[in-house]
Amino acid sequence: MALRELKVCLLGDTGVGKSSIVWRFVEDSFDPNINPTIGASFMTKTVQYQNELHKFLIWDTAGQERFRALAPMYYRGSAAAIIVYDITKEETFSTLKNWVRELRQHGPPNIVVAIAGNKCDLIDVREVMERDAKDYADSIHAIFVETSAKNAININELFIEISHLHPQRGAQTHSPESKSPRVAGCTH
Ligand SMILES: Nc1nc2c(ncn2[C@@H]2O[C@H](COP(=O)(O)OP(=O)(O)OP(=O)(O)O)[C@@H](O)[C@H]2O)c(=O)[nH]1
Repeated sequence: MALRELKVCLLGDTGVGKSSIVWRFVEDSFDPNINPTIGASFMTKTVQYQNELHKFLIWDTAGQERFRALAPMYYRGSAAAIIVYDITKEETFSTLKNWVRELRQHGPPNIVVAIAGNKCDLIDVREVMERDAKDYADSIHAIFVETSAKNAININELFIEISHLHPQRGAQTHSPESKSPRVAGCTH
């Protein structure tokens, strides 16, 4: 069976849930008292999709400002970047846009960008409208999904979408309309 390796990095403000998304994907667990990441952490997970094994090499970067300068070490050479914001904190969506700009300027040219609006279980205190985030993601040809690491919503789907759009196959065909499968909305 063919094995494909896919290097993925996570970027985004501190506290948006990057490590929690990785933990949910790799370990299928959630820790409400998880510590902020120092520097970066690395995890892998291998998943079988149809007749291929997909090995995700995941770099989870620290969102705290003091670690910002380290990020290029992780996004350079990545096939995909998951940029995470917190749907309950508008300012984390502004930070996400800064990451998109930085990736466009300094990241690998064919990097697949996925935007994850995390904490969609906290819909009552939402500050970022799903429609606005989706429109923005479409405008930059990024994957978009709202996730909840806490309630395991759209986490596996996020990584599946990325693996369908990895650069060797996805660079020419990547548009919001051309990808499959569709992920469901955030139901919690
Ligand atoms: N309600 C809710 N809380 C979440 C979710 N994901 C993460 N959290 C909480 O948000 C806080 C921050 O989560 P982290 O995963 O450490 O965030 P991070 O983006 O990795 O933070 P840094 O390591 O500082 O960059 C923790 O208290 C988590 O338990 C979610 O989907 N829903």
